[in-house]
Amino acid sequence: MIDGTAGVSGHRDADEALLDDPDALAERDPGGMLRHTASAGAQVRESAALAAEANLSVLGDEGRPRAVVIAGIGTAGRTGDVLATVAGPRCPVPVIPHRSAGVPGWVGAADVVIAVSASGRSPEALGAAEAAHRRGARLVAVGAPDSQLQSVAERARAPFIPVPRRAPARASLWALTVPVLLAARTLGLVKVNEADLAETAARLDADADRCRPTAESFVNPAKSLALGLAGSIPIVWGSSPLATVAARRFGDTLSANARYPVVSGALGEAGRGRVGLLDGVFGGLAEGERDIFADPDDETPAGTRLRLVLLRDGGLNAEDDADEPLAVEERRAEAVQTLAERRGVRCDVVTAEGGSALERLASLVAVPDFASIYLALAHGLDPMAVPAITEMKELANQ
Ligand SMILES: O=P(O)(O)OC[C@H]1O[C@](O)(CO)[C@@H](O)[C@@H]1O
Repeated sequence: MIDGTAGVSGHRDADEALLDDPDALAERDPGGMLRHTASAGAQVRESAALAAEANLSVLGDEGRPRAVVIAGIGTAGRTGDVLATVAGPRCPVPVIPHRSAGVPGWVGAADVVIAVSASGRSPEALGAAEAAHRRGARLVAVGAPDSQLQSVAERARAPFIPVPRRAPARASLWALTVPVLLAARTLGLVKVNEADLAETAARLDADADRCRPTAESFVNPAKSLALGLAGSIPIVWGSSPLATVAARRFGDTLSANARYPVVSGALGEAGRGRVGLLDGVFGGLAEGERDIFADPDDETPAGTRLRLVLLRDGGLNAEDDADEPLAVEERRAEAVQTLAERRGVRCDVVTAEGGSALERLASLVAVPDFASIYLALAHGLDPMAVPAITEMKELANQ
């Protein structure tokens, strides 16, 4: 065990055996990140019920807005990306995630602002809620009950959907996302129905069961994904806009929970630039024996290697509301797998399943969420405590 700075301790090499010892896992996870992550399905159901109790219908009274801005940072900000992808490219109004304080200069009375903050006190969400009120935009707020955000919403006479605070924001993605989707449904921007929510919750439950701590590595997809990533630099690419949201989410959780550096994003974009990574010293050149130019005395290449995680979303059907034809996305996904194989870069593939955009997204988020926690635990890291975030806030006086 290495005692690092700021009270964080862990070990350089992943302890494979630890992942198959449920008591040791529980001991190393005192805050219960595994348990909180397993509540994803329950979060969907609870948030749907809480949103039904909020007076969202007033939102729809003034008809379709000119644009919708989803304001928040971190996981709260990710909910805006989820809404944008579930609404899809045929959404009649722009859906704009906004991650800095305040709102874009053009926001006015014709627009809707959805301010999201798990704590109910992020300056980004509070600033946006206040600015929306000042400018006469319709406002909806989502976050911790009895928080500053709730007060701003009450002052603005805006609907507020309380999300009970039981876990860090990053373990509350689904609790925060569902109210945002349901607010957008009231505005006529998404078609998420009760069956979609129920099926998404059921899928999250089923994935939590497959990824449970007592399921051993050889049958547990999250443990095997974590062990595959151990010691590597993960590259996470999504084959479609929806899969890219999941890829970015995996970047968030791998960084915050497992403290791994990650490259994540859209495969389409990566294919025109970042895919070059596969040829570098952490990629193809790390395969010393395969590369005649490699310096045999240089130990670096044999150490850290890239590991590609490809999140594939085959879409519901070829006529799907996609930005690009499904066939193009599929060909690109096949191409990057071939490229990785040619260079000896190992690749894991997670393929979306489910009958709605929301369920497909859930199927790409659930296993990676658990994998990020198992990877932290395999290194002896507490996946919940991230002192660097607090220190950063103190240093920046936020
Ligand atoms: O949504 P919140 O709780 O206001 O926080 C925003 C972000 O800030 C953090 O709490 C870190 O301070 C993240 O975990 C979170 O996603």
